[in-house]
Amino acid sequence: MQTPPAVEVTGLVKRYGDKTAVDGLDLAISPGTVTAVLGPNGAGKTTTIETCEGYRRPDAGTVRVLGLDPVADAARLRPRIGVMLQSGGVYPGSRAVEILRHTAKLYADPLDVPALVERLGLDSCGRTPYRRLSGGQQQRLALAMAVVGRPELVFLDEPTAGLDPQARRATWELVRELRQGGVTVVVTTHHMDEAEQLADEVAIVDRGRVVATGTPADLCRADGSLRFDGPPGLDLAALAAVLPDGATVAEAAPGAYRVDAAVDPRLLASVTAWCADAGVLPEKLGVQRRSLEDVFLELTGRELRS
Ligand SMILES: Nc1ncnc2c1ncn2[C@@H]1O[C@H](COP(=O)(O)OP(=O)(O)OP(=O)(O)O)[C@@H](O)[C@H]1O
Repeated sequence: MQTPPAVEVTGLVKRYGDKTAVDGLDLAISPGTVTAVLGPNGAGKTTTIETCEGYRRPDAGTVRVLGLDPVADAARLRPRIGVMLQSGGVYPGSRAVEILRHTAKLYADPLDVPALVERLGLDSCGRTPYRRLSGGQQQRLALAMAVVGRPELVFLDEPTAGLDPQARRATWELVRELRQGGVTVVVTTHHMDEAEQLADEVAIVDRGRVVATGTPADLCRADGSLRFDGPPGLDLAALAAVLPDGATVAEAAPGAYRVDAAVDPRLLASVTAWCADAGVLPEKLGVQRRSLEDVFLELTGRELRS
């Protein structure tokens, strides 16, 4: 029997007045995976996540988190999930470590607070009031608050926005450890490298809908190109004839060849076999994969960071 999804969003619609922020969004997240919800500003990522967290009610559609309704079953769900909001939710005068200790007390079996504080580089500012923390420190505190209760499922909304590279890596490391511990992690981001580094699954969101899902490798593998250099004027029709349907061959510049197709080992073998028969040594032979940025651009016609 298939494991039920940790998060299941079906036909979610959420409007703010006239503005439709989420427009029939479907998403299923498997337990124990890291899923990146990737999309440009305003795509509807935060609204979707906040609906999953029970902070917003759907206008249409259904949301189930660990099999529960995030609004109706909030009391049962809250102890099982960790939430990192994009901002706020903290009294500005409270000291960082006190906030974390207080949060830890809400859970039955919290992590060791001093260890977590050290881990996230917050030891130097533990006694600093929240409002005096830097943006990066506030981010790290929010992350600590999300994980301190040993949740089964964590929602991280842009966890590395504004962090320096070192803090970014520490965050990624923590996410990897959560995953190793069997925690389901849902992370929104508009950083491709974050999705590529962290995610088992990526859901690309644009204009309030999921427009593609898959592993980063799958999303990028679907198409690509194979390039090589050889003598100018090769018989491209003859080469195309030995390639799978849909493959196109071009001489981009004299002696510079490009095969656009689903790149797999068989394609590579076909091209090199043809070259061998033609007595051609394909120099600088290489495969170029699409990046998630290319995938996004093709799907939506827009840059990811527009
Ligand atoms: N409280 C609100 N009132 C009115 N409009 C809102 C509200 N919150 C979000 N929106 C609008 O809904 C759309 C989706 O916003 P949302 O924050 O969910 O997107 P996002 O993908 O998380 O973007 P970002 O990456 O900038 O956080 C945007 O057009 C935004 O301006």
